[in-house]
Amino acid sequence: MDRLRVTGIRVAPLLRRALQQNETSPAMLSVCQQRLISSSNVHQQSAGVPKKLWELGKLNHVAIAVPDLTQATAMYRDVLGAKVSDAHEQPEHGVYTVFVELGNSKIELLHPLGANSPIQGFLDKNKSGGLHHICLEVSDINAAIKSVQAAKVRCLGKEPKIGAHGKPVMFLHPKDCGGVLIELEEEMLRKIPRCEKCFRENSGLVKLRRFSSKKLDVPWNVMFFGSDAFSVKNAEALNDVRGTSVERLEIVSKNPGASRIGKFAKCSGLPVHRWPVKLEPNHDFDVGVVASFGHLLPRELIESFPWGILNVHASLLPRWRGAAPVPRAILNGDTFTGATIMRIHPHRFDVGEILAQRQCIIDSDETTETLLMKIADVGSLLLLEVLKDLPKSFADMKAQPTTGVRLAPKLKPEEARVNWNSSSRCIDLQCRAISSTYPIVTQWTGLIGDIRLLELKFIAEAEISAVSPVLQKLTPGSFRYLKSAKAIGARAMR
Ligand SMILES: C[C@@H](C(=O)O)C(=O)SCCNC(=O)CCNC(=O)[C@H](O)C(C)(C)COP(=O)(O)OP(=O)(O)OC[C@H]1O[C@@H](n2cnc3c(N)ncnc32)[C@H](O)[C@@H]1OP(=O)(O)O
Repeated sequence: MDRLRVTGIRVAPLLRRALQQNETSPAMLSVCQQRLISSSNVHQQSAGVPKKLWELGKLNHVAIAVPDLTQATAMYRDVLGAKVSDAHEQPEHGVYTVFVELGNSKIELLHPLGANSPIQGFLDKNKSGGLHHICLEVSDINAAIKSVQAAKVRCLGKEPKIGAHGKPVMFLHPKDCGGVLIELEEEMLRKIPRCEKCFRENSGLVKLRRFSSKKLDVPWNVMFFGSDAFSVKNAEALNDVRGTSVERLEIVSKNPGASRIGKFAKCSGLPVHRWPVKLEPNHDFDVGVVASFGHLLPRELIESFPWGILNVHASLLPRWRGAAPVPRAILNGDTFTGATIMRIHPHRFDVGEILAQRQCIIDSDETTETLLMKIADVGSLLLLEVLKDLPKSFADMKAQPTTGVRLAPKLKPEEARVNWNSSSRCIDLQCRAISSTYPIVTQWTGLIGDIRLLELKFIAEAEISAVSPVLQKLTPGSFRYLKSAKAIGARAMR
């Protein structure tokens, strides 16, 4: 190998001498390193492999499968004197983990959890346990996956999972890696200082910027994507912490002139961008925030923000993924829901990792409008908590559970039609959930078109005769015009 490694970067022979002789100042070194990333791209491309827009970092851990976790933990702690963690369940991976701290690296002790644990299969073949995998850090898991796949190395899984450190991981097939199972883990923190000059020269390489300029502390420059009153509550919260957690706040709106968020931006003197937004590749926003935006964001846009884009979603994900989480929760008769701060993924709605989540109660007279505002209050506070320590929030984030997924598709006008054969409870839920989106309607025999119901009053069985004797005579499931009350009287089934 005619290459020398300096802080994780491969250095071309021409520079090697200069670096060895310490001829470069620290500032120059950073320039050199950045240039080398692009020169290695050229090298990769000429070999028919896609541009390498990621870096290999250090060995994160060596994993050892053990048949007896207590005994193995005691050996490292009591015999070798190492600092060891508690045992943690990782149900997504079918393992228990214990980490043995080694200063610059770690040993991960693995023990089977559940019936289908890959560690059980390994222990069946290796009764006393043994080296299971090594974990290497990469700067961008998705870019690394593309590169290894292009080199015909099989990835064990369609998408990265969240690993033991709360970061995205991907395993590579041992048969394609010299008999060693390799785990790649996305390490968020890039160790190379940013070089403005080189970045400008390489402005097409958006991903370089993504890691080289990741700020680690407040205040953040935030780009906010929104539309309605729910969005405004969240934008207001961000605007209120300008000077502490947020430095610059700019708004993206589909219709800045007419939308609630556009008007809020104007009143608050915030810059507004019309959707679809075109950002300079070297923009200096740290993070994007989406609340009730309704447009799929392209991958390039998401990845141009060093911390990606966060979403304030109006439900406890994975329950009620989709465009209408609030009316769906009411319509379903749920007694509680909540707010989730989630990381946006390209191409798919509401599947990203959860950074924070908080519950709120659905009252018995709750409507979509009141509940939306309740969740907006909870969600905007949660958003500020996440922004207070973004690196920690990312380190703690969790993949969404695979169970408990419910979809919340957009409401359809036909869902606003009352079925008098259903129970009064269902009709009540229907009105509270849907009437702010579509008028509640019913069909009168002989009339062309629908009758729009302006207000619904529910009368208990015991009170029917006092309100209207006509109503009492109605058979369940039928309805009649009550001349004196200028209202339609209907009798539900239950
Ligand atoms: C918490 C998390 C984290 O750190 O973040 C974790 O650690 S999760 C750690 C647990 N999760 C994982 O391991 C996920 C990735 N692993 C897998 O998908 C699987 O275990 C495979 C590696 C594909 C093995 O699959 P499976 O057990 O069904 O097949 P198999 O036993 O027939 O093995 C196929 C061939 O691979 C070899 N083989 C199996 N496991 C191996 C290992 N760990 N190292 C080296 N070689 C291995 C077998 O000897 C066999 O070779 P021959 O054909 O020559 O006999």
